[in-house]
Amino acid sequence: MSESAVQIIARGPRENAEAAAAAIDADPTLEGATYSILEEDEDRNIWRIDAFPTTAEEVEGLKATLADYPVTVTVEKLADADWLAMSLSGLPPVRAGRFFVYGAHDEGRVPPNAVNLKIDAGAAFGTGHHGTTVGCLEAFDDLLKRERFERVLDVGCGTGVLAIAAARTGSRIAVGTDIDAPSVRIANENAALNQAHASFVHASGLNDQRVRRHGPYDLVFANILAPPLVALSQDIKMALSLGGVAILSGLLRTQERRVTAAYTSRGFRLEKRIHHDAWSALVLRRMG
Ligand SMILES: C[S@@+](CC[C@H](N)C(=O)[O-])C[C@H]1O[C@@H](n2cnc3c(N)ncnc32)[C@H](O)[C@@H]1O
Repeated sequence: MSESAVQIIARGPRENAEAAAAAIDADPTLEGATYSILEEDEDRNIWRIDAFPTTAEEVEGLKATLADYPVTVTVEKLADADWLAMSLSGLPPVRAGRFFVYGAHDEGRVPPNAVNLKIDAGAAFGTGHHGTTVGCLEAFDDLLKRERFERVLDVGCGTGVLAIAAARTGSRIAVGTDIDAPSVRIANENAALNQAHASFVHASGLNDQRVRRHGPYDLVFANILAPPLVALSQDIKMALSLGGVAILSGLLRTQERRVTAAYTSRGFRLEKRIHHDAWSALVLRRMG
């Protein structure tokens, strides 16, 4: 994730928020900008837009568009610095269900009865040590006891660990995407390192042609922050086949209700929650 990633929040009465959202939709220069709109406080009629620009032009474009409407706009930096700090090499290997995630320094210690994933993190997130990654791998391991997933998409791939885990357990298509170009390069290197048939593309959101052409997917991983998980709920739904599964993480336990509501209101059923420390991973199935 880029160090300068920001979230733009606009609050106001429903009619103002909806008019501002319509203006974002109508602006061709903001076509790729991801945002969500939801009711924050029913009693006070406060609606809220959360926008997640991925370029400086989108930041300026969103600010300029929102300034034309009677809404209160704030810009917050997305907390990603801690995540990158987790990507240190030299960490011990991690076991999550059938998966064993290890670095180059543990080459000689891989167990014979696991799906071994050798992950070099470099500047990308995803050594397998973070509670969110472990939660996703455990959720996937559990699903694999009963189901097969032919087509898998990994939104916010980081090192590529999740899509590589899918490719190594029989998924025919394993595609990953990240807004961070160095992560995509590292993920492709890790795919080669693991002889995994997984490919990764640098893209913002799920509307990229290279992502869409392999869909609909049977399983979508998205280990990103809670606000983009909410903002991407419709795109993730459309990327999934009926009956397909979303494994979502990157959210705190305290954010579970908000993320779950965004998906259940779109026809998903919550099947499982996995907790590690303060972090949560959700398994949601598209029912409608
Ligand atoms: C917590 S890391 C997850 C990495 C890996 N999937 C894992 O589970 O270990 C989140 C990744 O999502 C990327 N990201 C954040 N928001 C995104 C978005 N809207 N679209 C695509 N990637 C995003 C970040 O650049 C970062 O690499």
